[in-house]
Amino acid sequence: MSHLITGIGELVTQDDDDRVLPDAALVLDGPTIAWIGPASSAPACDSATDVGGRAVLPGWVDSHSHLVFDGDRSAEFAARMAGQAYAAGGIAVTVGATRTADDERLRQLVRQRVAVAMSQGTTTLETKTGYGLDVEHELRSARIAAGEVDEVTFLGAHLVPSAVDGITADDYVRLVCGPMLEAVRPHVQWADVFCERGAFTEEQSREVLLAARRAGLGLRVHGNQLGPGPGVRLAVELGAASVDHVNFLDDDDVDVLAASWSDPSRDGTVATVLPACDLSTRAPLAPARRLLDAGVPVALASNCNPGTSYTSSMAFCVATAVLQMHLTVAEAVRAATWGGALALGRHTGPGAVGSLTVGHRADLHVLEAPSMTHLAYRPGMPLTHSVWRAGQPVPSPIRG
Ligand SMILES: N=CN[C@@H](CCC(=O)O)C(=O)O
Ligand SMILES: [Zn+2]
Repeated sequence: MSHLITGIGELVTQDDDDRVLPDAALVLDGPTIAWIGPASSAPACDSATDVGGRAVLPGWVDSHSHLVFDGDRSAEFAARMAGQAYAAGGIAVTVGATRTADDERLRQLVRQRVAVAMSQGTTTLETKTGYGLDVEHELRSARIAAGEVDEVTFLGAHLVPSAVDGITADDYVRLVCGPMLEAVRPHVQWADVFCERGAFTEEQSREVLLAARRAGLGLRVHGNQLGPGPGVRLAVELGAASVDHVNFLDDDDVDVLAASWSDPSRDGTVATVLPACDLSTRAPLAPARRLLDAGVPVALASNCNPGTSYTSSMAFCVATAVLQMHLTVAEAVRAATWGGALALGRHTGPGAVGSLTVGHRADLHVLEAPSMTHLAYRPGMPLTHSVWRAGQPVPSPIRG
């Protein structure tokens, strides 16, 4: 069944030439984009939608979230706003609440969070385990996540649960690299490690990532969030697809990231910035402008989680990236679509996401505005008109 989309105010393709097309039309064939061109030469189709002069973008690709959790940390947030610093130890509070939830409750919580994200234009979602921290609960988180999102990341190495389980760091790293990794392996595509003071050292992080690589998983790293550190260099050394947070970078970190893209035959390491988290933890904003200027591909993600960033609004992230990180609107939208797809290795090939290209998945975000500029010009406004995922309209709006 072919479906024609007309009346497009601005078609933001994010294709190889980064085209923004006036007077364009789009044909969907089932779940796939079949044709893009001038509205005046659009082919006849089985059905049609006129979007009334609104802008059409690729759906957001949110490449970093932690949706498998229960519990509330608003008191920790309030304490932070009163001057307390964020520390990794807060993760243990969510671990306690998450372990207590039964499977059905946890699944419903994740499903509702995914629905809320989709109703705001997110059509591809990565989410992480990391609030289970023992074999039973990490496996449960991975299994539930795999039923609800596109990409699942094993983050057993989120925190040593010494306060919860009394386990030593060495014993915990052995558990993560052995039985835990083996248990979650069928449900996940990626492994991640929180390489930071208060979480995992460089050596522990390397051990976890090497074990994950041996198990055939792609690699991601939480790095340089709370201070300068080895996260970025480790991520590049081990060929991670992305290093996320990147608030505290020295010149060497930026050079190493840029150099990882110097061989055109293979992808390097994407820098994923998380502006909602930076605001919610009152951290220095990640230097997205500097990274782009140095030639490093940047992804923009929500980092939706109960501790540091309780939002799945990619529009909020885009507006913040423009207003406070000094990206242009086009750069921020690219980072939140194509950049996220690149960070997940889903930017190219049949069924690719993050750009409107023939053969890619038909994931559309129709704005309640004639151009993408409105995303930063009218921050915080409800600018999602409608969403299509794999050629199907997404029910909306859903509030959460
Ligand atoms: N930094 C590590 N993990 C999460 C926060 C987890 C939490 O505090 O619950 C993050 O990406 O910010
Ligand atoms: Zn995170």
